[in-house]
Amino acid sequence: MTPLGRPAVRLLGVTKTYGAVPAVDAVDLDVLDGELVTVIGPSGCGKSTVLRLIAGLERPDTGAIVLAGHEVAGPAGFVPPERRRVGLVFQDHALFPHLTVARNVAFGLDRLERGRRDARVREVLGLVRLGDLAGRYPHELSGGEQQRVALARALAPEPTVVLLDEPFSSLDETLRAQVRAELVGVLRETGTTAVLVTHDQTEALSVGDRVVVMRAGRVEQTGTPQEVFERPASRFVASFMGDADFLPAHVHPERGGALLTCEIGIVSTLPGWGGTDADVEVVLRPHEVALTAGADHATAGAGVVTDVEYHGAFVLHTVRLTSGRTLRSWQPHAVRHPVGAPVTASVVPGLTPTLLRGDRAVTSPADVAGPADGDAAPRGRSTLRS
Ligand SMILES: Nc1ncnc2c1ncn2[C@@H]1O[C@H](COP(=O)(O)OP(=O)(O)OP(=O)(O)O)[C@@H](O)[C@H]1O
Repeated sequence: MTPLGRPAVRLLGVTKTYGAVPAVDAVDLDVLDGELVTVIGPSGCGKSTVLRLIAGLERPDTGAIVLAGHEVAGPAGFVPPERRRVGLVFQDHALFPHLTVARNVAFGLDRLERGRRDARVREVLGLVRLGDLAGRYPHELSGGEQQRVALARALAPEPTVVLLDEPFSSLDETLRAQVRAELVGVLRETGTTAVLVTHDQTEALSVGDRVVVMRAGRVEQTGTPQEVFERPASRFVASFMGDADFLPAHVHPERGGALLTCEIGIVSTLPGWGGTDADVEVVLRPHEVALTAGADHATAGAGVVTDVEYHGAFVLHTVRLTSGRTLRSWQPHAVRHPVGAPVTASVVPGLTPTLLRGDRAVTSPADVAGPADGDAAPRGRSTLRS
């Protein structure tokens, strides 16, 4: 473990370019000791490259990487992967097929004398509850068991950090949830620092202490799961981290404050926005939109149901509003408005809305004072710090 307060992993302005386009572009990252950070973003955004850089499987073009206080890549030189104390767990398990479970786990422990090595193998196999299968070969194990062996092997040398690249994506849906719970349980139990790459939004939110959302080699936002879901920093994060619809909205000065309205009516008051008069957009997630049967086209929120998607416990309704814009709404199992039915949409009470100007979220009147930023606006240096 690293001394308290010091990050276990640190990336400082790291860039890695293949050909002309940076796969990782000026990324800063601090992963604190014992923290589990999830990294998510569209295919090709640089997630795996971040892991490969930390592991030492790639060299950064610029910037520095520090593990447990020691620079492993940067101006001071380059420490090869085998000397970095980094554990790796990949999607395909990457176990040695000709070695038993115990010998797979012992593989990285060749510097320990036999007695200590055997004891450590027993200890980590116990942690992943595979003590009874130590003599089996990988092909005699289920996919979930193989992934637990891969984690045991990664943990055995007591690494500074364990890097997991889409570790559950080769498992089927049911098994995935179970193996994920088991692996994350072991990481928590052992206080292991870990960085987990995933393309699954639910996984990123449910597993991470912090979530890093990447886009085109850069960090779009980093924060707690609640922050990236409930306070997205941009249009991209809002729509990538869950379903989101966007409606034009207006901030009105109100006596003693400000009121946010949109086509489906009043969204909320905006404490601290007193006297502001501005056009914005509001982000509405389907669980934030209520529906009532019937529509009067003279009132806010009138629309017609255009699609009903049954998901079991909840039913997703798509509604076309009078303006032609569409909005989605989760309704409980028992509520079903048929396609073609007139409905009135409104915002659920108590919402603290996310507002956008251009592609960036705005959080104060000062943010709406100037012209709206578009995608063309220069983005700041990427940062993964909270
Ligand atoms: N060895 C390589 N040579 C050339 N280009 C590469 C190499 N590795 C990655 N890239 C490119 O770098 C970019 C980032 O790749 P990376 O694998 O890090 O993305 P990712 O976010 O992990 O994607 P995915 O979710 O599809 O696995 C992509 O455009 C990819 O094509």
